[in-house]
Amino acid sequence: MIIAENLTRTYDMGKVIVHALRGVSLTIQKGEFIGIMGASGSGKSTLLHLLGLLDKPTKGRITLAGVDVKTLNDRQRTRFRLKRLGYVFQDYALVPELTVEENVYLTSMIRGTSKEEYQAQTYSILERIGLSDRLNHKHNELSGGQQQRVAIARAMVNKPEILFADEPCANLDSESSRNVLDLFKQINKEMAQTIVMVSHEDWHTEYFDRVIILRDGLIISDGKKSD
Ligand SMILES: Nc1ncnc2c1ncn2[C@@H]1O[C@H](COP(=O)(O)OP(=O)(O)OP(=O)(O)O)[C@@H](O)[C@H]1O
Repeated sequence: MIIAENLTRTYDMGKVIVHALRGVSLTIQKGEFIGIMGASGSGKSTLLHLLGLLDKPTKGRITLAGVDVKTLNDRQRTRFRLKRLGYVFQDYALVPELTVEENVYLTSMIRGTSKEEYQAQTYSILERIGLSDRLNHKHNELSGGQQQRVAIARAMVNKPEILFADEPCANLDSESSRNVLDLFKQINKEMAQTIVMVSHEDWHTEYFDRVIILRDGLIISDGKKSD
């Protein structure tokens, strides 16, 4: 599903050049639940942003679902992101003026799905994640964990081929984190959803099929948990 070959990402800061990634190669299969871990500054978010087409590598090649993404122009890249990828961020990024239902179908509307279809998908995904009784609530009427579950529903509504999550539990207490991670695991198992998640909490590894550890912009460990 994902092939990354020798990815580098440098930031030219004038006097210094920051080497955020120094040559990262990996392959991720369909249906894997991957944790990207490592110390602060090791390059986790940079790698997630490159794989999720939110940023471009300085060098290297990324192939997503058989498509060499270098061949996409800007319009095609945007379309690929909207139609085929999903994202969950640590700050939930819900639109405060909108209800739960509206937040979930917002991305479908932007993607150009028909009204009937996005409404049906919204109900079915909110039912699946246990928030169908919160359709008309605004974000300030929900707990942090509930807000993150709404953000997951929004990312999942169009059945993305790959779901990217950047520290989705960073602002949650451990009980809410568990609820959110349980939901990711459920989606991964029941829908064979490929998930790539950045995390810095060791206990999250129990949820991942495979853990990739970065240090100073390089992979220092990549293995199944039993390895
Ligand atoms: N836009 C940027 N401009 C300059 N340097 C950057 C930029 N983004 C990231 N970096 C640098 O690249 C390196 C990797 O950053 P990155 O955010 O990927 O690390 P991380 O492992 O996700 O860290 P954290 O766990 O703290 O979020 C760091 O040294 C960081 O300072």
